[in-house]
Amino acid sequence: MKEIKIFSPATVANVACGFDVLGFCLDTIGDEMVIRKTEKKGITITKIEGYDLPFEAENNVAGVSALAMYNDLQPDCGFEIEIYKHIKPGSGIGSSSASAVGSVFGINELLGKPLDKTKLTFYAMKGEALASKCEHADNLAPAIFGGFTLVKSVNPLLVLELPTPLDLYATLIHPQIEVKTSEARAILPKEIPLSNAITQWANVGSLVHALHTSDYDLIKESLHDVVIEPYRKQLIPHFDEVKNSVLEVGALGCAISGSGPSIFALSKGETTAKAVQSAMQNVYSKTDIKFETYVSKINVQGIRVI
Ligand SMILES: Nc1ncnc2c1ncn2[C@@H]1O[C@H](COP(=O)(O)OP(=O)(O)O)[C@@H](O)[C@H]1O
Ligand SMILES: N[C@@H](CCOP(=O)(O)O)C(=O)O
Repeated sequence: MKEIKIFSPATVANVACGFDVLGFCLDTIGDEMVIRKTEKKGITITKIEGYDLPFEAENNVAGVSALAMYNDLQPDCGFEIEIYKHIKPGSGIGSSSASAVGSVFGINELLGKPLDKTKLTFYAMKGEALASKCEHADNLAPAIFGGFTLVKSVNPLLVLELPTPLDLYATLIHPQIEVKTSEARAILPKEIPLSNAITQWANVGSLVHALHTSDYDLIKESLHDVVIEPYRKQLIPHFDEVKNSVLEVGALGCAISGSGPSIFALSKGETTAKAVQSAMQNVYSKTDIKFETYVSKINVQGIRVI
């Protein structure tokens, strides 16, 4: 095989209480990428459509993760990368992650799959670090493994795959403003009160248990973030209004998606997820801010060849 086309999905990191450790994978929202073997050695980005992003491999997350893997594996060929970007950079649904994951997944397929999913996540982290100025894998892991994931540690990298309750749907609103992950990280406090830490780790533990037992009531009890949301919600216009209105129509929970500005809600069943979508639209349609909304099943497959 000389060439491969892939769908690299958008993802929701943090999932309210799990800053930098929890994430899940979205269906239908994502980038497309073509990866091609070349005789000429090295990594070259030959096409980027959708958004204005750097072509130099060392300045593009797709190039950085590909180079990290390429330099270690030293194959006797090179690779060209085409990026068809549908996920707006700085959207909070893993735009940089989709690119970082897409290049290493594609190259791995073309080389006959020498690397496992954890190793692919490891190399993708090198690219993600370019965008967010730190190595976190909470978008990368669900993009590669699919479903819900928990990153137990990044060094050594240990990813745990969590089960996805069958009737769980995500609804998202993406206000068309850019929040850079690096900037949304810079405003966070370096230390947190012990009482907040206790609440937060109790919520992470109970959310993981709720996913294992498909306990929707417990998912609802667990989807709270007392550590990060109070700081970051200032960057997202009408966050509290959106949250209150979606909870009123039956969402299990609602929080900032990744570093924002996207906001996500989880619901039991598609009907509620669609009512949540209308509630989100109602809030933002009263403002001047352009926005997009999505309803998505949880994508249990993750990145795939198309
Ligand atoms: N292939 C790429 N895809 C998305 N962003 C990229 C890419 N390469 C470099 N970047 C840079 O990464 C930043 C966006 O990443 P980030 O702030 O983490 O957004 P997101 O939350 O959507 O992942 C932007 O500054 C963008 O220019
Ligand atoms: N845990 C990270 C996740 C960033 O996600 P993104 O989709 O905004 O890149 C953080 O919250 O900083």
